[in-house]
Amino acid sequence: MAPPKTKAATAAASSITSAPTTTQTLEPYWEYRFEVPHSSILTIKLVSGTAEKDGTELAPNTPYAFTATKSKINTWHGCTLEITAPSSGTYDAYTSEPNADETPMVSYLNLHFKLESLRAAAQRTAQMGPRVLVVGPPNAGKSSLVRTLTSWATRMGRQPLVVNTDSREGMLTLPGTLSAAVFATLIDATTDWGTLPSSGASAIPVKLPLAYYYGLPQSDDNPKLFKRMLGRLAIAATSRLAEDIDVKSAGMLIDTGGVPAGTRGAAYYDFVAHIVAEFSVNIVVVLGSERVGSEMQKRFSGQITSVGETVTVIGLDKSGGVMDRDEAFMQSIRESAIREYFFGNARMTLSPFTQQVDFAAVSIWRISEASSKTAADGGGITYDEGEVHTDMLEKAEPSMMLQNCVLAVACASVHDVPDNIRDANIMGFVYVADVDEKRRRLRILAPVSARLGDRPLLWGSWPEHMVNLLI
Ligand SMILES: Nc1ncnc2c1ncn2[C@@H]1O[C@H](COP(=O)(O)OP(=O)(O)OP(=O)(O)O)[C@@H](O)[C@H]1O
Repeated sequence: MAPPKTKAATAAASSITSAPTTTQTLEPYWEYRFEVPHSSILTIKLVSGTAEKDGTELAPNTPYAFTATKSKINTWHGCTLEITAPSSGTYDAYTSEPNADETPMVSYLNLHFKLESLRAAAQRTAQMGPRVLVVGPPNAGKSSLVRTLTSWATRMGRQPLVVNTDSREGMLTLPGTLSAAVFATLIDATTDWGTLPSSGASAIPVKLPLAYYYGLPQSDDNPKLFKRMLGRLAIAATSRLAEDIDVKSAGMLIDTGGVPAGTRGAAYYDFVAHIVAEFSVNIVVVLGSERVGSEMQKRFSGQITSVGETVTVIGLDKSGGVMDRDEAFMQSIRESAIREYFFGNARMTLSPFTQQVDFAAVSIWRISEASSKTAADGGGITYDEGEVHTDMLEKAEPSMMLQNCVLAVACASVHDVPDNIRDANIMGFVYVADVDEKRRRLRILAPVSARLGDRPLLWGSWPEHMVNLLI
């Protein structure tokens, strides 16, 4: 692939305050890249031609409102967009103007067609379709690629199972979780993955994820628990494939967190190997890094999966448009996800159900970081799995520490043994709005008007405390 033209790389960026409606014409393969902060809403309308956002086609003459996002609209055949700037607040936008040889989108489309032919063959023989794992450095466009491949697959009438193994970001649920969902209908273009199931009715069918709560941001914060949760998710995903022939032939698309810098990389490769084995991955896509690509080749190329196929490793270029999202931006995204979970969004306001619960009536289980992570030879990190140093779950007494925390509600009973509570998927989340230590009571917010009953609550540190949810 030829390097991108300077024109594309240096396309002008604009920071506009309260600008009026403008039109933007895109030639084939061009992208309109934009960045909208939390406080602004940018509206984009397709007035002619065809355009996509992460594989989802934009409907003509329909306003799409974007907030708290960094993304792009691309076109294969050219289009005209009508852009309405925020009435208050700012946004940044520019056009990237590559030709067909210069955009990685063409290689992503080729990958899609390769997957399609594998799915068609799997359908004919009632076998499993491709299980694709996407890896690469942070901010390489991994989630965007998984989303795009998902949208393209659903547009062909496929029903892929999409798996998120990056607990820093939630897929159709809050961060802190590992989740899987079948995508059979289009993804709401104004969101990353679609409306959260708690947000009620939506014009686009809501996807229901199966989620496990890990409760920590990094996979190596508690490696034993992380692997355990991956294993649970893999069992659930594999049985979902087994019970539905359409999902089985469409296969899986698996997103991962980025390869961490420095010595934590070794542990990351260990987790990738675990995912490859547990989900019987047969295609590893490496995005935007020759170094990671060569590591993956070394480890997986030619390896035989549990169902007898050979693992293929494919390297793809990263898009020059992928944007860094700093910690402040990511935190604002997490906050809006929590807010949406309990209070809905601009299209649907929700009023969460509040309940007062005695300390004695709740069963809270704390997820902690592993206490020992030891540096190993060669600068890597190993975890001595033989030792009992990672209590995966510990019973916790309610205290002020719970104030403003989000807790996951386990799909288990307080009478279950701790192992079953740890292994359970989650039903949803509650928020601890208040802790009254004197009267030994908690004020708890839930998205639905249901009592907690005998459900155990899982208490992690991710997503982090959110102090201003009720303000
Ligand atoms: N071509 C593009 N133009 C503009 N923005 C883009 C483009 N591709 C991706 N982005 C945006 O860049 C950001 C980072 O992309 P993405 O989330 O796909 O990366 P990632 O590799 O999954 O990141 P992480 O390592 O944090 O999981 C996202 O906000 C995404 O929408």
